Amino acid sequence: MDADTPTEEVLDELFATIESRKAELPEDSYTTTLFTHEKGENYVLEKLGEETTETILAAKDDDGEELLYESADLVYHLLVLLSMKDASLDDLREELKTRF
Ligand SMILES: N=c1c2ncn([C@@H]3O[C@H](COP(=O)(O)OP(=O)(O)OP(=O)(O)O)[C@@H](O)[C@H]3O)c2ncn1[C@@H]1O[C@H](COP(=O)(O)O)[C@@H](O)[C@H]1O
Repeated sequence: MDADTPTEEVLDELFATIESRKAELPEDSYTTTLFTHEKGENYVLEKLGEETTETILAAKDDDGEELLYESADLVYHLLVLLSMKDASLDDLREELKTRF
């Protein structure tokens, strides 16, 4: 990931980074800790639950900035879950497109 990435490519870049962490499992990576946690996929499911709650609380009490921060945490953990289940960002796009 790089700060010069065009905004419209950020989700693709993030997902590619997550896939690379899954393949290489570098030691200093938070994403690696999600892929290798002793609780297995339950850990990322717990994190998704926490981030969902934090997003809801932010939506209830805040000026908007906190909502965006927590939403980003939520989306990141959702993308990790999709990768863990061997689904891709394109699969998600396809599913959304079927609803147009
Ligand atoms: N987008 C994210 C991202 N969003 C959230 N997180 C981590 O998710 C964790 C969230 O945990 P918690 O909610 O418990 O939060 P916390 O640690 O208490 O802190 P807060 O979020 O409450 O401030 C934090 O450790 C965040 O750093 C992320 N970690 C990584 N990424 C992306 O993934 C890429 C690869 O990261 P590494 O795998 O660490 O190299 C990075 O370059 C980023 O682009």
